[in-house]
Amino acid sequence: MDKLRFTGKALDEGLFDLYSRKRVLSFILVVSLLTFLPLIIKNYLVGESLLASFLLAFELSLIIEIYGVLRLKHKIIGYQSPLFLLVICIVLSVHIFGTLATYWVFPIVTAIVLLVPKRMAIGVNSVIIIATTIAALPHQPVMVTLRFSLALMICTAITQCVIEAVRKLQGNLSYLSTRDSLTGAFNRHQMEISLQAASQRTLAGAGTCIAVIDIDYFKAVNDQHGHDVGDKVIKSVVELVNVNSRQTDLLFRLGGDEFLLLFDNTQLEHALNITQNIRQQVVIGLAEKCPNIQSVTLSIGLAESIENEDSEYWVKRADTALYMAKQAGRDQIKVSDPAEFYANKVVRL
Ligand SMILES: Nc1nc2c(ncn2[C@@H]2O[C@H](COP(=O)(O)OP(=O)(O)OP(=O)(O)O)[C@@H](O)[C@H]2O)c(=O)[nH]1
Repeated sequence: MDKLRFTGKALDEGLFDLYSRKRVLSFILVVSLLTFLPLIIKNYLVGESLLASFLLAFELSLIIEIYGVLRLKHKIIGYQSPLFLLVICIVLSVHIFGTLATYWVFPIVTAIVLLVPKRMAIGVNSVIIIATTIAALPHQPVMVTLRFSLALMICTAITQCVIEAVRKLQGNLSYLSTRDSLTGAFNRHQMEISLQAASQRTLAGAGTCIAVIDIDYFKAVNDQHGHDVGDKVIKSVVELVNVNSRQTDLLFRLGGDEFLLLFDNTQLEHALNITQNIRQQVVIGLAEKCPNIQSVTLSIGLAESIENEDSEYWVKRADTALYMAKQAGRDQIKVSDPAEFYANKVVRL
């Protein structure tokens, strides 16, 4: 039932999430300019024009990529190109300058662990360690080179361990801050973010629907069987809705025994079919999971998004449809009629 990937953030994107990325990339740009520009000039001056050219190519590719991500909001060449050029630069530096250049390898492997996805970081750092070891060998005694390689391996291993722990913590915090603790469904805060994003997509012409789901006579379940059994019913409903919905459908707990299911990029008719199936499957599943409880049913209000509608009113329309389903005797789905909703709203105003 885990649909974490739909929160919009992949866990293995390097240490820095979307919120801090802007700051981190700006910092990297400034540091790289301050570090690499003098190195480029120096290498041209001392006649190492091949190394200077690679350093220049690295710096330019980094500037292009950071500009794309920060200004254009998309990748232009991807981070692989600057990374590839950086590897060539550092191996070439050690090949030319020997021991003196080996000091640069340490901050570079550390930065790669921090900034690049795990598998890529391990692969690239392995290449750097092997290649710089080979390049350093002709410049210094074998024992010194072996110590250099060992120190590099320890440095990357420690950084990798620390970063693993931080990523795990980051994942746990992200889970806790987006989920309802009882059911694991997404919380209201996450719902507001997702609904706003869905409203934006409606503007772009994609159909999106929401279903507000409420357990019928849930108070009676609590009163007759106790709060713990009530909790079990709520958790089972979430499990069953998740199992019977698509991977792209997101379930949020509005509070108590009420939930909201978001059908992204789905026309009303299709959403209605899915909702009907969910309603039937939840009743069947609950009878199996909680056999001591008299048949538990669901009432559902379904609403398709309309252009330029505030998401608050979109939810209100689904809520009103739910209210109509309750009024009509429960255990059924009602679909929101926007014209009727806004006509009544105007009358009330
Ligand atoms: N076990 C349990 N009960 C809860 C939780 N949150 C809210 N409730 C109870 O859920 C019940 C919700 O009842 P209502 O939705 O008002 O009414 P209902 O009995 O479901 O009747 P209708 O919705 O009109 O069909 C209340 O008795 C709340 O105390 C929870 O986390 N666990």
